[in-house]
Amino acid sequence: MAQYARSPAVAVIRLRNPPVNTLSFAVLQALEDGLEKADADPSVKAVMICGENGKFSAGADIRGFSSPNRPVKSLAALVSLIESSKKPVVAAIEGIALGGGLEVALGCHYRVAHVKARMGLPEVTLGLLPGAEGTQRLPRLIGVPAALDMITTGKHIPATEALKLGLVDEVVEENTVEAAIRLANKVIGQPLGPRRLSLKPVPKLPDMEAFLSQARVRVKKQAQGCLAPELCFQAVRAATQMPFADGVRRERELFMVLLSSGQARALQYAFLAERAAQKWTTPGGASWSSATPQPVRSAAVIGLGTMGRGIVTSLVKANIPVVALEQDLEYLNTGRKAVMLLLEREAMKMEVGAQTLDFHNPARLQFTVDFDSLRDVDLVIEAVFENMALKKEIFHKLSRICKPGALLCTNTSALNIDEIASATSRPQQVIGTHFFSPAHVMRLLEIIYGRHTSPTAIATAVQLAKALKKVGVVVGNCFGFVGNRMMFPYVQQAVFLLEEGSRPEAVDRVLEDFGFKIGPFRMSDLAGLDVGWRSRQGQGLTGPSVPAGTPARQRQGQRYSPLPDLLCESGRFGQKTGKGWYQYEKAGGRTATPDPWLHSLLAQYRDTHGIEPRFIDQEEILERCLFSLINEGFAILAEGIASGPEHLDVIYINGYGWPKHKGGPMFYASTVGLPRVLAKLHKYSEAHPDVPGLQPSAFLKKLAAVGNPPIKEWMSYLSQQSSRL
Ligand SMILES: CC/C=C\CC(=O)SCCNC(=O)CCNC(=O)[C@H](O)C(C)(C)COP(=O)(O)OP(=O)(O)OC[C@H]1O[C@@H](n2cnc3c(N)ncnc32)[C@H](O)[C@@H]1OP(=O)(O)O
Repeated sequence: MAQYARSPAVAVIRLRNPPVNTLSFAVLQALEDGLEKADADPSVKAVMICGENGKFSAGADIRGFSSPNRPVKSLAALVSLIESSKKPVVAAIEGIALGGGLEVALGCHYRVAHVKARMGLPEVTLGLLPGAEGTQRLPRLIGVPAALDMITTGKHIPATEALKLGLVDEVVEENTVEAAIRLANKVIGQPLGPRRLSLKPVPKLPDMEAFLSQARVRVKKQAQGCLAPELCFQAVRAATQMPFADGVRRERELFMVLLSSGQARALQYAFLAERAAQKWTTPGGASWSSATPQPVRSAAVIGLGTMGRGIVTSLVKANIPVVALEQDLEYLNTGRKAVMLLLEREAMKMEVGAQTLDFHNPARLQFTVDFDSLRDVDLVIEAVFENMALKKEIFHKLSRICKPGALLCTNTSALNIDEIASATSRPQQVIGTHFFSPAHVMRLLEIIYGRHTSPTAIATAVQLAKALKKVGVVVGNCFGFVGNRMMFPYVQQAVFLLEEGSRPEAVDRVLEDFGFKIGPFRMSDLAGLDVGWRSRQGQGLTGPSVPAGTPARQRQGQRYSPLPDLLCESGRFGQKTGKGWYQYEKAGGRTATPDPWLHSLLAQYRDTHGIEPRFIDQEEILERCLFSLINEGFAILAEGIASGPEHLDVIYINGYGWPKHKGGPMFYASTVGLPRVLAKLHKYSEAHPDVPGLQPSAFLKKLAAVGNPPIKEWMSYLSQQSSRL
């Protein structure tokens, strides 16, 4: 709602809709009522609009866009109503003014912001455009280049930048509401015409056409298959070509195109899924609502390889003092140099000096080979390479050395958390933290609880993720956890497709056209083929421990492809060796080129194994890779490894390059329709009966049988007994 009060001659309208003052119907109605009341009262000479609880407004309610009663038109009408007021209206912006919230402020005649406030038009990130006339007013206020940048990227800008751009009139460090009332009193009686943005011309550029055509190329490139940035561009261009009223009509048309697009639904789902994934629960009854995190005032990282370096960098950036430990001085010095380089680069990117991050201060970042230095830290992250014996040895040591209550985290992508915890006397404090490479860049943190992990330990790891500005997703303990477990059948299908007649570049192209940043073969080359090879050797799937007489393309009665092993046996480990599924310009090179050597290996391989190559179309490539991944997702949900499909989707968007505008694999399955996914899996599993990943999971079958319910209802069809944990 909006609350109306008086500060002698100034009417104060306060937007109130916790937690972020979204612009519901009720809020808009109350705002309109407040404006009318102020207009009708002769003793009121000016109006001030602010938000409750130190926040102006986060804009329209994202949950309301799918409702047939969405308040889109009324918001635009209200912004016009504010602008046409005969009494000056001042916005007092505290905290945030985003989306429709900023559009309301643009309707006001003056804007005062608190120095810590942030402003933005993030609609593009939700697959929309600022449809309450924001694409027409903002360019008139701050010029086309700055407006286009804000509208097509959706970035939030700080108040100081807003002041430089002319988006706000004043920035204050003290009470914003009082400052806005002061300004309102000061401007009483001044002409309002020049303050009405709809009446202003769009500032001219020396060559607007040239600017716009270059900007369009840039926007298209950044969009990566997303429709909204292009339509945002078109709406701003309309502002440069048409009078205000025509521009508004064009904005409305473009908004309606976006609103009805599947991309907008997917992006809005992705926003809400990220919030839903913060609300973790475990099958044992632990939950975000009852668990309290411990403070993390200091941390240690063990192992300064690629992962450890990124993790140290993340902790320093989050202002958490770190002790970085290596096994000997040689490794320590190499690690130290690499970490310092990363931190220097990060300081430059953040446009802060090394002093601000303070990483030369040993009280903030200390390098050591002495385990005793870990005695007092609140949290340890072990990041040595994936070797169970080594990890257990380290955890045994930590259990003896670390103070009681210290959280003991292992950075692993697949190893059993319970087995690692068994090496300690405090398994309740052991938890998996699966960082993604590069750890200081990637947003995802998979948080894996074991059988004995305490709710406090889970809550502390979730809190740590927040402090590191990462998205922490809590999952159960199984081989590969959620992300990698779903990835196995996907990569397996990709390799089987090569056996049957396809090529790496053809498979990658289909998945990149779908929207993945890189396809499965380029991804394997980047990650290093030797990682999986070592893991398969450890599992006895390849190498000398495979019993004599085992068929080359079968393991335990299931189809197996030795192709990746053959590449590794030829020393082709991917980018690092300059050869893998592709060839590269040099070892460590990044430009993948199709490799005739590999094509002839595939031809020979098919001859040797009597495989008749066939043409495989794009549909089959896409469906076999994606539906097997999705199928595993249903098995994961049924086992209680993750508490909802949103968790899986957040993992895939933030850790595996899944295109956000397709909402994540489980959301995508819901848009394809579960009966269709099921029918396709049936078809492919009949053709490949020895591939368990293609056999539809029981949960998928159940959901299809009960009539393809909406994604938010899926978990209600899962009986408690089916949970494995
Ligand atoms: C004609 C069209 C006109 C207008 C179009 C629009 O206005 S579209 C909406 C544009 N606004 C946004 O995109 C803002 C989205 N919100 C955020 O970026 C962040 O939530 C915010 C406001 C910066 C706060 O971040 P913080 O990390 O502090 O909290 P959190 O994200 O967890 O949010 C707290 C709860 O608020 C809910 N929420 C936030 N914004 C909205 C919104 N616009 N609509 C609905 N709900 C919103 C969020 O889901 C959290 O709720 P919870 O129940 O805890 O999940």
